[in-house]
Amino acid sequence: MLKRLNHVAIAVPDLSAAAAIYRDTLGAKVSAPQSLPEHGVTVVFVELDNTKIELLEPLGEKSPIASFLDKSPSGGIHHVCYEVDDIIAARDHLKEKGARILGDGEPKTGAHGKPVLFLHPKDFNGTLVELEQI
Ligand SMILES: CC[C@@H](C(=O)O)C(=O)SCCNC(=O)CCNC(=O)[C@H](O)C(C)(C)COP(=O)(O)OP(=O)(O)OC[C@H]1O[C@@H](n2cnc3c(N)ncnc32)[C@H](O)[C@@H]1OP(=O)(O)O
Ligand SMILES: [Co+2]
Repeated sequence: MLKRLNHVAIAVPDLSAAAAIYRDTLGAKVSAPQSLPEHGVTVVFVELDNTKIELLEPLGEKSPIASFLDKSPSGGIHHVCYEVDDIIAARDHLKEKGARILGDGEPKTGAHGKPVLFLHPKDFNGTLVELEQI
């Protein structure tokens, strides 16, 4: 079911400062910011040879990453995103296995314009898992 690692996401309190670290200190290629109100975040992608780093900061009052940053004010690894061929088949398989799909269980459109779903961290060794259909 799982294909490639699409991205590792790092929640940050200040997106432009974090982007500058990756661009200027680490010498990486960093995309322009994308505001995604339906996800409650603004993101940039750090392009690596074999995957991407997604830097995200809260957007709006109800950002799902606000409490994460309350607990870790300097930021931290927030989620991993795996690619799947068929996100509905993956979802139904996971539900059969008793995993919890977050939100209303229906895929949303992610930062790459593809369907994404999130799985509860408590079911996956304390790690928030995102699935993205390729
Ligand atoms: C840019 C678009 C898209 C993309 O295309 O890439 C994105 O990546 S959007 C990213 C932001 N969106 C989301 O994260 C949506 C899914 N997340 C959620 O629904 C919530 O964050 C959550 C996972 C349900 C947690 O909500 P929260 O309000 O923080 O609930 P709790 O504080 O009660 O946490 C419950 C429990 O889970 C632990 N937790 C919370 N966040 C994480 C995390 N990122 N990684 C691991 N564990 C996490 C939290 O510590 C609590 O554990 P206990 O304290 O032990 O109960
Ligand atoms: Co993501």
